[in-house]
Amino acid sequence: MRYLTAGESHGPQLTAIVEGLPSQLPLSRADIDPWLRKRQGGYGRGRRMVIETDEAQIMSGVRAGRTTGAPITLVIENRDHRNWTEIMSPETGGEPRKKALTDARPGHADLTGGIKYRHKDLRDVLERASARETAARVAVGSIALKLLSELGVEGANFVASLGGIEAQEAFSWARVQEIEESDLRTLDVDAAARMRERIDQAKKDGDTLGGILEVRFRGLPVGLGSYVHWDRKLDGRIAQACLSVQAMKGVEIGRAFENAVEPGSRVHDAVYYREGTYARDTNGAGGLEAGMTNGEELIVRVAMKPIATLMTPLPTVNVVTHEASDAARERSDTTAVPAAGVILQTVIGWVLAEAMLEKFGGDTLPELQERVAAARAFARAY
Ligand SMILES: Cc1cc2nc3c(=O)[nH]c(=O)nc-3n(C[C@H](O)[C@H](O)[C@H](O)COP(=O)(O)O)c2cc1C
Ligand SMILES: C=C(O[C@@H]1CC(C(=O)O)=C[C@@H](OP(=O)(O)O)[C@H]1O)C(=O)O
Repeated sequence: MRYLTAGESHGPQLTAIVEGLPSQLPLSRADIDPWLRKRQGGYGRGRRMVIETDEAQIMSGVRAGRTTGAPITLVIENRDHRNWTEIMSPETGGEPRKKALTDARPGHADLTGGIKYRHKDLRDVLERASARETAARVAVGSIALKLLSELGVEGANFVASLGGIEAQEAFSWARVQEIEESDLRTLDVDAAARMRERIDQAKKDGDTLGGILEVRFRGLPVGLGSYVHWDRKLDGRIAQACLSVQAMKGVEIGRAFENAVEPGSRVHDAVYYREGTYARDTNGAGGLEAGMTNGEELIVRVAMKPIATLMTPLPTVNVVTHEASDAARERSDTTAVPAAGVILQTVIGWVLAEAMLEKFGGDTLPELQERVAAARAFARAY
């Protein structure tokens, strides 16, 4: 499977082409749009999310509610584009353009991207560096999640901490709906209230906040990924997918950083054979051993840095005059931590779906389902 996305943050649309999915997968906009809506949510986002109502148009590869096996094209309109038509026009004229950005924002792509691609209007950098692009990735990843659900795999994501406030309430699969209903994607109502206050304060101060997200998947068959080559190790591939999301700076499989200070006897998961299957009572490995799924729940934690654009700006340099200045202030999110969990679940879902197809092949969903069921039976009896 592979996909490409294209589109600028304030251009007319985002486009994605997805290739390699099996045919006969039931698929409609109802499988994609709820993920786009979730990605737009969360306390602390800026006014852009009021302008956009993201929806994916399926332009190819699906007919009568099922994938045909042909490439799938998805289009998501940028409603804000109507306010940017001249600024974003591909035609010449109107230079220098309105909304040119020359005061590089520390922490964003501006300065390094400008040097690399030789732009002096840093808008040419930020338009594609922007996390607007994640709308396309979430649409693509939601198709992967649909495929996984047809194979008995289920995922969830939640905010583990935001702005230094930790959610204490333990995650529970039975309470996923409550996470969906929380504007901070957490089960801890008390922590959510304190997070809201901290976001309000950060906004007043012209500051921004980061946090830690947790993504889980259950129902994964044993043996996705492989130990035989560096680029087939699933832990590495999951980490790459997570770190490729804007502002994600650290990945942890299971409780990796806590495990690092414990002796092995308290970290590794003893194995038993009970009721006709292999079993572990603990999951310190977070579902991965030697780059392969081991059949336990996959647990991935990801650190997101605070948003780079500060309304109380940091010192920077104007890239045209080389004079000291304040970093540019663009309309911006105070935090996007809750949205990030949604993005991470979909990008990890893509990696898992890809690993499923690698192991089990299959041009059609029924073939894939038969093979996954056979592999599950084999792993139990092995
Ligand atoms: C959902 C989401 C929303 C974001 N919103 C903003 C924003 O409003 N302003 C901003 O400066 N950065 C925002 N970012 C982060 C930047 O896109 C990111 O920091 C920048 O592209 C530089 O890349 P890096 O942080 O991965 O190094 C957002 C990231 C995500 C995931
Ligand atoms: C547009 C989205 O996020 C944007 C990501 C972003 C950035 O710099 O990454 C900057 C902001 O863009 P704008 O200045 O247009 O408000 C966010 O709103 C989105 O998530 O759909």
